[in-house]
Formats: sequence, structure tokens, C-alpha cells
Amino acid sequence: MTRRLVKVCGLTTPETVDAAVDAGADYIGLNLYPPSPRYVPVDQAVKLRMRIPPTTKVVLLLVNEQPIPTAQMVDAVKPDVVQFHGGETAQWLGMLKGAVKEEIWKAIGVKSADSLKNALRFKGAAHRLLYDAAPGVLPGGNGVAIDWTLLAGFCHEIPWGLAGGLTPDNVGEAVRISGAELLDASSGLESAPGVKDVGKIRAFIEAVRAA
Ligand SMILES: O=C(O)c1ccccc1N[C@@H]1O[C@H](COP(=O)(O)O)[C@@H](O)[C@H]1O
Repeated sequence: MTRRLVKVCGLTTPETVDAAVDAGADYIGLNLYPPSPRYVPVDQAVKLRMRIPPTTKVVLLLVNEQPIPTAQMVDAVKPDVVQFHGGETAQWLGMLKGAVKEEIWKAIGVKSADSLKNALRFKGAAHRLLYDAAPGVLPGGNGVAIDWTLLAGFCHEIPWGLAGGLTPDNVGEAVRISGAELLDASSGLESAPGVKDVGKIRAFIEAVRAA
């Protein structure tokens, strides 16, 4: 049986970080995109990062950052993965991949099957693609699900994960339809924008494990 990977993103407090670790999250995402309700400044991200044991990987979420701030934030927080969730190009990520040792993930806004085909340009530039809804009010974190059937019928050439509007209630169906091996949720685990609910974090991880 496949052991699926779970990422809980946009955590901002020690309590929710501890809850996600205790519940068995594989990845915890820290959001350094200032307009987001889940934004944490670098010094807070560093403190949260220090609570996370090596068995849980840390993902630093950035949007359209320039190379120097990117390097500074990565150096300070020391994540295992850097998730780029804006309009970063394959060429730019390719250059970065030569300079940084961390794993690189690229979020792809999915509108149709063509979105998946076009994302193949990131082969060699990103270690993993994260399929999410197309940008809305924010580049991500909008709680909007994509058409999961597109993923099931696609010949994936790059490791990938599913994001976008996942909740404890729908993630089982999302796994069944898409076959995703990594499931990523943020706003669907909140009681209000930016306020994570410990019960929903636990329920999400349990639902993935049961799928
Ligand atoms: O969460 C945010 O505010 C955010 C802001 C900018 C880029 C990405 C963001 N979140 C990421 O988007 C996906 C899907 O989130 P959701 O589950 O639909 O809320 C996920 O990777 C979030 O971490």
C-alpha cells in the first residue's frame, strides 16, 4: 500500500506546528509571502523551524522573490524544500537549482490538460510540481480545487503533489480520483483566514492515511 505524503502549509504558531508534527505531517510549510494571511516574517519562521524535528521536512513558500532575498531567507530558515508559488520561470529555477542544495518545488496553476503539458518545461528545473488552482485573489491559498480527473489521465514525468481546496472531508475523494502521492492543504484547515484549527490538521492527516 502506498504511503502518501502530507504537507500542512501556512502554519504560524508553535501550537499548530507541534500539532502537525505530532499528527505525523511529512512536510510543514512556512509562508514568507507578505500579502498572505499566513505570512510569517523571517525571524518567526526561524523560531518555528527550530521546533520541527528532522523527521518532518520544512518547506519555505516564496512568491516571485528576487535571487538575493531568496538566498537570505533560505540561509536563515534552513528549509528542506523551497516552494515557488508565483510566476517563476523554468530558466530562473534552473539557475537557482545549481546554486542551492534544497529541493525545489514549483506550483502550477491548473486550468486544463494543457496546463499539465506546459508544466513539463520544468523538467530538470524543479524536483516536484504542485498542482493547484490558477491564481485568484492570492497566487495560492484560495481554497479552490482543481479538476482531479485531469491528473489521473496524465503521463507524469516529474514527481508531483496535489494542492488546492483540500479539506479533511474531500481529501479521500481527491486521492481516489487523482492518485496523488502527496497532498497539500492550507486554507481548508482553518477556522478563519490564517488561523489553523488543530482538530482539522489532525483530521486531514488521518484522512490521507486512511485513503
Ligand atoms: O496560503 C497562502 O496564503 C498562499 C499565498 C501565496 C501562494 C501560495 C499560498 N498557499 C499555497 O497554495 C496551495 C493551496 O492552498 P489551499 O489549500 O487551497 O489554501 C498550498 O500549497 C498553499 O500552501
